Parts: sequence; structure tokens; C-alpha cells
Amino acid sequence: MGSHIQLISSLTSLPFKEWLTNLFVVILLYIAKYYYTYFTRRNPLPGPFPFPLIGNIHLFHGELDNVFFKLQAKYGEMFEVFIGSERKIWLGNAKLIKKINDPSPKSNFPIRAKGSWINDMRVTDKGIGLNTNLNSWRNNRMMVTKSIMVPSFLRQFVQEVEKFFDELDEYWLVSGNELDFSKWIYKFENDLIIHTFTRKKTCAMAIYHNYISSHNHTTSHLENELRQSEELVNRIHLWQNSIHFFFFIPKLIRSYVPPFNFYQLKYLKNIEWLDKHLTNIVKERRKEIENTPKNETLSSDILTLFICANTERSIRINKEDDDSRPMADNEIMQLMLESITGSVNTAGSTLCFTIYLLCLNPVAKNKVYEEIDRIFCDDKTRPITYDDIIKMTYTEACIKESLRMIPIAPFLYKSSIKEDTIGGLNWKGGQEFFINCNYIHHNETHWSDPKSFIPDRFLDDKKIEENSHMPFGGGVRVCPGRHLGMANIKALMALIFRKYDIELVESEEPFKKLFNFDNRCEKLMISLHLRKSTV
Ligand code: HEM
Repeated sequence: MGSHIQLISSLTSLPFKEWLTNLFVVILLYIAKYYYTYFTRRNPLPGPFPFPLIGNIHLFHGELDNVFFKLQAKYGEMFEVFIGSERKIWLGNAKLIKKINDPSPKSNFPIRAKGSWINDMRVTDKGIGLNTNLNSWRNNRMMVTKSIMVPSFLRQFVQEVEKFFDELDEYWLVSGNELDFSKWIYKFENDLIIHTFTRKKTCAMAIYHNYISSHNHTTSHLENELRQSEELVNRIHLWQNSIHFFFFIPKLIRSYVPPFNFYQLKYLKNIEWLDKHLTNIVKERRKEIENTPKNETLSSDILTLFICANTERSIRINKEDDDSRPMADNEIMQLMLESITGSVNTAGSTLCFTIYLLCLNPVAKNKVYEEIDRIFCDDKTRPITYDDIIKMTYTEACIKESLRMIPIAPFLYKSSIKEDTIGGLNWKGGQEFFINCNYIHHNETHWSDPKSFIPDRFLDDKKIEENSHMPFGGGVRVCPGRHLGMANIKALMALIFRKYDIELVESEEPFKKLFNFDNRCEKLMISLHLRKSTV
């Protein structure tokens, strides 16, 4: 610290001309080092020529999924890109990622990404998605897997979906036949998921209903509650959106160059807010549990499960199974944050993309109606069950085909922990690889007629080439919420399709997709009419 101050004070006491000369020399040395490293790099690959400080980030404008699709098409199935001075290898063929998607615990690719940005986001050894501490990641991941991958939880969850759908349906009945489905479905998912995970009631659907119908019947007490729940939901989205900001903008730029430094400050403040707010929710629930007599059954929401895990009050997660330990409040808060962000947009957007593609493909849409009618032929108003969901094989094929055409995560990143060979070349440990799912999902080597919506290709999974379809990723970091996500989407499709005829609204732009942290549906204008059989 002292030597830094000395250096700064000796620099500031220099005459201006000398100061400029020194600066010029420093810049020249930096550029020389940058290009020396570039021209002597191991395994040079095709790719855009990088510039000092920024690398190739000047090319990253517009929607990144399209940018990287075009770059992959231009430079081939294995190419390189620089973010600042960091080199990232992009892979666009399923065969190239066999090792990266190795699901065994001995995988050489258990880490998603590396770099100081993860530390800046304060998640180096917290949560799951970006956690680089393998012991802590393993423990956290197991907590989530044990709580949400079990059939008893999924059965209960399907009932929750129906309960929240009833509320959504009431709003739909009074808001007319034409609606922006995407707006409603994200509100629905917020309410459903936050309640499933915490038993806390948010009112995203109610707020939206009030907003679009200009109702102002809420009391000031309720208004306050609505505002608070809306803030939580908005801040969770902001957190997710900030991940790619920290990842793609080099530290020097986001720390000192306006307007990036202002964004960084905003995102850091958001992290602090969420940390405090979610930890308080955990603390409150911990107190409630402590005050509940031991002979009384505890609620089985995910938050309670996490708090009680490996303690004498554990519900599904018991110490005997392994050597895991109870979790601290801040660990639980990060798991909650990631589970909620992992669930809300993914399910909502997948549903929008599937409905949109079905509306464009009436033959497939009719087959979905036929399947749902077959399953509910006895009574189209009875409660749906998890067993119904399992029978929806054609609907599932349509969801998979939609996720092929518009993957929620168009690219994934994975890092090696030790030296390995990828694409016939030897790479040092720590090299970051990007799997270009969007490109692989459209690669003609793996798919015939990749631009067409053909759900039938998923009726027999054995025909799908290994690693050519990765809507939930792959390897040891594969999505732990994939069954929950699928159950969510299929349950909603059953509820909507058995009741309504769905058409796209004929307008200039009924559908809009946007890539932010992931692919999201920004607009889906549809009309809903009660089906004759249910009138
Ligand atoms: C349609 C629904 C969903 C889609 C399309 C989806 C997609 C993905 C993808 C592509 C990944 C990256 C996997 C990889 O790197 O190989 C991922 C990871 C993850 N997802 Fe999901 N997801 C969905 C639902 C959920 C749900 C419901 C949860 C709730 C817990 C969840 C939690 C997570 C977590 C925690 C990770 C990080 C895993 C790790 O790094 O070990 N996801 N998801």
C-alpha cells in the first residue's frame, strides 16, 4: 500500500511532458506484451483479430446468441475469441464436447468459469452455478438435488401449478380474449416458484392485473406488500442479468470507464440488497422452526428443507446418507436465489417458445390437443396429476424441439481443472471452453432440416446423437432442476390446452425474443377461446 502511494505521488510530481512520455512507454509495453502473448499462444485457432485491453468485445453488440452463431459459422466448429486478454475457445460440434460433458465424478470439467469477476460477484464459494470451490459446490448441489428431484416433491408441485393456474385463469377471464402471454406467464412463474421455495406469497399476477386494468382498489397496507414483492422479483432478475455484465466486460473497464463503472456500482448494490433481504427471510424462517414444537410437522417448502438439512429436524436430507453438514444462512440464501432465478425465466420462456412454434405448426398443435384430450377424456376439469404429466410424450417432444430451436441457454461455459486434449489439441488446465448449444442444435451434421419444427424426432431419444441436444446442459454441471422445469411446463400446457383454443394474434409482430442472460420471450400475443368441449 505504502509503495503504491509513493509511486502515485512520484508520478504526480513529474512535469507533464515527462508524465506523458512515461504513460506512452507504459502503453507501448502493454501493447507489446499483449501481442507477444497473442502471437506465441499455444494452439492458435481461427478467430477475429483481438485488440489490447478489449480483445474482441467490440464485436459483442446486439443479441449475443446471434453474434456467436455468426462467428462460429464464419470461423468454423472450433474458434477463439478474446475478452480483454483472456482467450475463450468456442465449440460448435457435439463430437468436440464429449469429454466436457462427461457425467462421471472424475470429470476434468467440474468448474463453469474462472476469473476475478466471480469473486467480484461474491459467489466464489457460494451457491452452485458459479461456485468454484468444489467441496462447497458438491454439498450445495446435493442439497438441491435431494429436495427437488424426488417424485414426492414433483407430485406436490404439480398440484401447486394447478392452484396458481386457477388464479391466473380468473384474471384471464376478466381481461379479454387477447393477451400478451409472455407478460402473464413470468408473473405466474414468480408467484409459483417463490411460494414453492419459500412459502412467501408474492403478488406479481395481482400487481399486473391491477396495472393493466387500472384498478386501484388496493388498501395502502396491501399496496405496500405488493410493492415489496415486486421489488424482490425485479432485483432477482437484475442479479441474473448482471452475470454476463461481469463476465463479458473486462474488470479494468467496468471499474473505471463510464458508464460501465456506474452499472457495476448498481449491480454491486443490488447484490448487497439481495444478500440482506434474502438472509433475513432465512433468519425469520429459522426462528419459526425453532419456535415450532418438535412433535409438530414442519412445512415441506424448500427453504425449510434447506434449513433443517442434516439437523435433528431434517425432512428429506439426512446426515446418515453422506458426510454433509447443516448449512449457514448465507449459503442457504444463495441457494434460494439461484433456485428461483434458475426456475422462473427458464420455464416461462420455454412455454412461450413452445406455444409460439405450435401456433406456427398447426399439425403438431392438433397432435398436442389430441394427446391431452386422450389423457383427460373422462373429465377435462378434474385435478391434474404427475401421472398425467408422464403420459404427455408428444407434448414433451414438442417442448424438446422448441428448446432445440430456441435454447434457453444458447451457450454454456466450462473450465478444465487439469491439462486435457480437446479437438485433437492439448490444452493447459484452466482453459475456458464455450459450448455453442445454439450452433450445435442447428448443425446439419447432427440434424436433418434443422430450421424446421419436427417434434417427431424426439419420440425416440435413441436416435438423437449424443451431446447434440443440450437444453439442460450436460456433464457434472447438468441442470439439477430439469425434472422440475419439465413438470412445470407440461402441467401448464395440460391446464391451458385442455381448456382453451390458442391462436397467434394477427398483428405485425406477435412474437419477440430477446437474449439477455438467457433467451427470453419479450412478447407473445395470443387469443384464447374456451374450447367447445369445456363450454
Ligand atoms: C425449462 C427449465 C430449465 C432450463 C431450460 C434450464 C437450463 C439450464 C442449463 C442449460 C444449465 C447449465 C447446465 C450446464 O452448464 O451444463 C442449468 C444449470 C442450472 N440450473 Fe437449470 N434449467 C431449468 C430449470 C431449472 C430449475 C427449475 C432449477 C431449480 C432449482 C434450476 C437450477 C439450476 C442450477 C442451480 C444450475 C447450476 C448447476 C451447476 O452449476 O451445478 N434450473 N440450467
